[in-house]
Amino acid sequence: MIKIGIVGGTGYTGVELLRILAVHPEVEVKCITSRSEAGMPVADMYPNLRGYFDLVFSVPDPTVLAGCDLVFFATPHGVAMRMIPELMAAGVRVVDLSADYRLKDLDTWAQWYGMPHETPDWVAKAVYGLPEVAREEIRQAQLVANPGCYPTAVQLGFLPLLEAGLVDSARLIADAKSGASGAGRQGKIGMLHGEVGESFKAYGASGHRHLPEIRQGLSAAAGREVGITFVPHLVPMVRGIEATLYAELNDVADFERLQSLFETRYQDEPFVDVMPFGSHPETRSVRGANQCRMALHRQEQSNMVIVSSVIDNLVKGAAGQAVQNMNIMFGLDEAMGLNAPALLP
Ligand SMILES: NC(=O)C1=CN([C@@H]2O[C@H](COP(=O)(O)OP(=O)(O)OC[C@H]3O[C@@H](n4cnc5c(N)ncnc54)[C@H](OP(=O)(O)O)[C@@H]3O)[C@@H](O)[C@H]2O)C=CC1
Ligand SMILES: CC(=O)N[C@@H](CCC(=O)OP(=O)(O)O)C(=O)O
Repeated sequence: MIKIGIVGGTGYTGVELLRILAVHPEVEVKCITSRSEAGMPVADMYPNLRGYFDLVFSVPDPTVLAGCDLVFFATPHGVAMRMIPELMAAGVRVVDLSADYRLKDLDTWAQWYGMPHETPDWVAKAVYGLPEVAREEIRQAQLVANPGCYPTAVQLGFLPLLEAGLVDSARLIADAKSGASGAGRQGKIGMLHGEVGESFKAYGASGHRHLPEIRQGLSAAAGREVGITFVPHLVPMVRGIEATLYAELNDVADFERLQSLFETRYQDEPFVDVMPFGSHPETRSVRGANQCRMALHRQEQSNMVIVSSVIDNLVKGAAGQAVQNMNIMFGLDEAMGLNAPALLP
């Protein structure tokens, strides 16, 4: 059994990790941390886990974490990087759900996250954990930077177009919408039901911290620096991201082969579903599931490709993808513990 530690167990992604690992046959969760709820049984806080775990939240203890085979960080930005040197030295493998190791450029990271990076060496060694792009590197990695939620939906939707060089990579547009769980569990006035319900707004239109992450991944796929406009929106639902992506085809004749291009690109991917041309993927079709569903569209008299890509931000956008990465790192079946279909309705 793989011994697991989770730092940040009371947050939305921490409890989602527990929900997935509860039925994973190859792991044993040894410790789960919370500074504010230390001493509380996990099942008292999360009754959906009654009968699955006999664990109590504890304060993060580097010695206990160093005894694990793999530690998930489900903490705010800036926490993992302070514990990484000790865990790496102890030979522990880590999947970090925060953004501490996602950006390779240290100045860009400092600019968006408002602090200098404390472990630049490990930034260079960390592997960006999008399995559909970096499966072989993930297998070998000691430290995996789990992608952000919006970056997962946006990158998967654009990748086939950029890898094949079929679109104008200087003028991509990603119009993305997220449910409120994307903002985490801490109380914030803007996330109250009374503020989010019956309303719909854009935010971060002049710049969001996921922009450099998306740009980094898509530029690697395109083989050149891409230009992208990314605008996130907050919608009155709990889980889910829908990203509507726009790109201009260089040659309109290529429309004929786009569907087969996407189907071929993702044919061996267990967690990407290319739906029939013209479909409209819904967030509820991936709720609770480690899936990205996408579909292509063309409007009359237009050379714009439209891709609609949906994920559950807490699953393929966070905890599910983190477990997928763990499975790859330990040579397990990549889909182990991740096969449950979405909850519908
Ligand atoms: N929500 C989402 O959809 C997604 C989130 N992410 C990222 O995953 C990470 C976790 O997100 P989420 O679960 O939403 O966050 P939450 O705010 O819901 O939870 C954060 C957790 O971290 C713990 N924590 C906070 N500060 C510290 C600290 N200094 N040291 C140790 N533990 C700490 C908290 O417990 P306590 O304070 O009691 O210790 C809590 O358990 C974030 O970096 C987020 O950006 C990534 C993709 C999607
Ligand atoms: C709705 C909402 O507020 N979403 C969050 C999503 C960010 C997130 O989850 O953060 P990382 O993926 O970078 O860790 C936001 O826009 O800040």
